Amino acid sequence: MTRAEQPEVVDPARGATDEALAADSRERARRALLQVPELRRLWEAQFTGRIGDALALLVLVLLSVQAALHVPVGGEPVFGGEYRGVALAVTVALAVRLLATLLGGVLLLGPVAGLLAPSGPLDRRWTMIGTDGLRAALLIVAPLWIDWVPDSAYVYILLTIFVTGLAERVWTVGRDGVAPALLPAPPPEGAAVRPLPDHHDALRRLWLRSGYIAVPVAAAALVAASLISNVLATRLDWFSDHQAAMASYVAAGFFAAAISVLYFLRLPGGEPRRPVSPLEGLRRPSAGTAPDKGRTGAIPVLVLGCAAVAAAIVAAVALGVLHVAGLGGGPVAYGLLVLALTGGVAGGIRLAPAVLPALSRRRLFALTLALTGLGLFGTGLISDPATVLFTAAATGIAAGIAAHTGHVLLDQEAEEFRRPRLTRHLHAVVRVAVALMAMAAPLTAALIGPHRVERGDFVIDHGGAAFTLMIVGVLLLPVAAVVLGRTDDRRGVPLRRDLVEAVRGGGEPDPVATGSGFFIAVEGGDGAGKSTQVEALAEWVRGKGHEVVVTREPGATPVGQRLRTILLDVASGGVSHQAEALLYAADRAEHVASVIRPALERGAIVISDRYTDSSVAYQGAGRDLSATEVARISRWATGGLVPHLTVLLDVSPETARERFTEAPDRLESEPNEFHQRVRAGFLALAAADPARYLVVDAGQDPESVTTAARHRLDQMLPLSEAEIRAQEEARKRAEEEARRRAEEERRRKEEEERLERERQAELARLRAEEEERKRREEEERRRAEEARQAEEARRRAEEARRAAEEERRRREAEERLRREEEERLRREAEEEARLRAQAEERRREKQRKAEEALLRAEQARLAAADNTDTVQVPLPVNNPDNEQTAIIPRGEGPETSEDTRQLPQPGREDPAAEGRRARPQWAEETPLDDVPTLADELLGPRRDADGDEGEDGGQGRRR
Ligand SMILES: Nc1ncnc2c1ncn2[C@@H]1O[C@H](COP(=O)(O)OP(=O)(O)OP(=O)(O)O)[C@@H](O)[C@H]1O
Ligand SMILES: Cc1cn([C@H]2C[C@H](O)[C@@H](COP(=O)(O)O)O2)c(=O)[nH]c1=O
Repeated sequence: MTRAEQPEVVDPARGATDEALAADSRERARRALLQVPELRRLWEAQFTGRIGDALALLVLVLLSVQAALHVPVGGEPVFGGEYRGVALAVTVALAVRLLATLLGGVLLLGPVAGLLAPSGPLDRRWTMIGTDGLRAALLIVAPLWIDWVPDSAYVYILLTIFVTGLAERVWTVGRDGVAPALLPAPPPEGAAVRPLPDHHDALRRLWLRSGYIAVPVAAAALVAASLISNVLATRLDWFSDHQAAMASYVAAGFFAAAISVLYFLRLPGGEPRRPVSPLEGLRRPSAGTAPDKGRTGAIPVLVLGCAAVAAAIVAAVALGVLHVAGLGGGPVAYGLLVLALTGGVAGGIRLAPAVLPALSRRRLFALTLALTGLGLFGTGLISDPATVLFTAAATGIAAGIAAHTGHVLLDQEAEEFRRPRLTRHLHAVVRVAVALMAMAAPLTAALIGPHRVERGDFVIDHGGAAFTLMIVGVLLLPVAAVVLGRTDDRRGVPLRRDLVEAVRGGGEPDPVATGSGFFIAVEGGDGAGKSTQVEALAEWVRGKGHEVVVTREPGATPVGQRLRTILLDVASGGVSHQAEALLYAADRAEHVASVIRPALERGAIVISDRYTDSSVAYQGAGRDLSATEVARISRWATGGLVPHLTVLLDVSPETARERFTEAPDRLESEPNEFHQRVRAGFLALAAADPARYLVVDAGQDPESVTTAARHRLDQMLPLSEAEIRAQEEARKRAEEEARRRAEEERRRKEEEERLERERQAELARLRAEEEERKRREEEERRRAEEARQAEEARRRAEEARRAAEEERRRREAEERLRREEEERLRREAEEEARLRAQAEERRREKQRKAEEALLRAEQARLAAADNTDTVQVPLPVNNPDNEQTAIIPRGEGPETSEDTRQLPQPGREDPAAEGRRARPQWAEETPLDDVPTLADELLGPRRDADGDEGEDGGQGRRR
């Protein structure tokens, strides 16, 4: 009976939350998580998105090949086209995806996680929806680049690969931010009587598993979409030119489906866990000062084997598109090849526990590694597509078994508390190996290129991908050899014999009813501390209120006592190995029939010091008997009764021997090598069925060993009557406490609400008062403003009135001044006219007098001339109309001169004439202007108001 077939230890009294509590295996813990509705929805969104992401990558690789084959007008295709160019194009496409993953997963992890933290600016749900939407949009557009920008389509495809890779990382950070808050709530304080399972570990495994399963599902979707596309291509040419388009739209559809799930997801708040880099744990964890090599020193080799098998499968997937093209296939064949490889791996992982259970797990690991290598070699070598697919599927299954077995063996190498770190280390190493191989494989194919090898009838006409597959396959063989050589736990036993026996004798024992009891076997070498632990555990289980039956082999029954004496007596040295095995089986048959089964049927907890595994380890591994045969005898003797849990105390025979307090019995006296084989035999059994075993380092102090066993049993043991009662009471107490707290909380809330209402009322009153105060202030402000405006208006009116009055006065004054000025001017004009008349009068008078004087002078001259020769001078005509002065004829004598005798110039004679008044503007120019006016004569030279003389210096009016 396997662990899965054993009766579930479920208490119907427990609620949904306690389902997880009852989970005694990882599988149950995972299932328990999926019963949380919101977590299930998140998982559905993640799984759907993962399928979309895997399908997108397959499609984008196909599109990059299509774009790389495009020959631009007058140019060269990307990387020169041909086989090598296409292989390089695939290499770069995969490298871009890895770069995006590396950037998003390592470098941007902190900043992105900060943005998506509850206190960050980005909403986690909407970010996840956004990244899904972005990817869907990119995939809808991706097949069209080849139409829109044929010459640069390859670059756009690379960009699409990069952005979708980054989006996937951001999505994962968002998911890791929200998921922890969705984990089942712990039961009310005091309601649990057992430790809680590690939900975080179960969650991590859930994501991991859905990631693995998504790839074959995506490959199947690629096959289906490509088939539909082929059908459509018979009607629509576009689909024959765009063979990957339909799959691209299907991938977009997966993202749309993920969005539809996410949209309805209700996410609680809560701080996310620290974001973990995918490369965290790359360095091997240390145990003390040195790196941890594990219980048997096998950790480095096991990690190497696991990483190698994962990298080999990834290499095959990365080469798939090239290999399929070399075989003449298209997207359908590519999808089928990826499906065969990755679906095979998923199937292998599932099958692994049931595969050859009688075979040493270490040998199985090495064997499946070698089979994977051979399978890859065959996949590369064979040219028939159908056979290639079949070989690839078988290779995948072998790889899956190897991967699962490697993980189980690694788990066994470390104590439970060290396993998380070891698992992180393994995953980091696998990621690095996978990343490197994803690029290295197509690059190698590009470097090798297509070749044709002919040896007579034997012809190999393959592309570089086929040769690379063969190389990868061959490289796995030495890895398998190293794993077997360094970790074999069946040294001295031919592998072939082991294998034949495992094939013949394998198979699960028939399930057997065990009543409601629980069966624990404590196994280990002599001196490992079994009796000590059996007692400690019995006491602890009894303390829980169970009926405990402590028993042992050989010798738990009267018949058994006699058999024990025979078996352990050093005097029985000559007994044959077969007889020895049968005697132990006889003891066991009696033991089961008369002690164990009745106790289990009563519902007791049976703890047996040794059981069937001792026979398989001592008589099988230790002696030269077939372990399968020994197991078969035991199965027959016990009627197939298998313990619910076997606690294997693992310690080196040397350490155990130091603990012997009595003279060694017949078997204890066997040499060290015998005990080494026994130890390896025990470990091999544990590796074959890890769920049913707890391997504890028995080199620790006894209390630590008991604690490790108790921890595991705590999750598996059924509840005793007392525990059920205690739990019921604890549950009631917790409920009572919860009710009391709820009541307190309700009262507190009510009080808070009342206080809040009062506070709100007070606030409302204060607000109203404040508003009233503001309103009044506003009113006052408004009134003051109105008064101010009225005052302003009045002031302005007053000013206007005053200004008008002043204006009026100014105008009146101006008018008066104007009138006075006119009056003054008029008077001045009159005065001037009068003065002018007077001056004219005086001038005439003067002229007349001058003429009279001249006349008199003439007369005098004539009178004198009468006395001498007088020259007759014509008398000037005194013509008042003629202002021209009469010319005096030129005389003779001393006065004789060329010059006309000048009349005395009135101005010259009178310096006052210098300041002759300027002719007023209004005065007309007259011939008398050059004659000093009477005013000039009378008033003297005119001066300006400021005392200056006129510009002409008062020289007359003419200018
Ligand atoms: N973890 C331990 N560390 C050191 N000493 C231990 C430990 N467990 C038990 N011992 C001691 O080792 C001796 C052997 O222990 P025990 O009888 O429990 O071993 P055992 O596996 O039942 O041996 P055997 O197979 O011979 O019956 C005892 O003296 C015990 O006190
Ligand atoms: C059940 C069983 C036991 N043995 C060996 C292992 C031990 O050397 C002795 C039992 O001694 P212990 O002090 O009780 O541990 O018997 C074995 O060889 N095969 C078995 O099936």
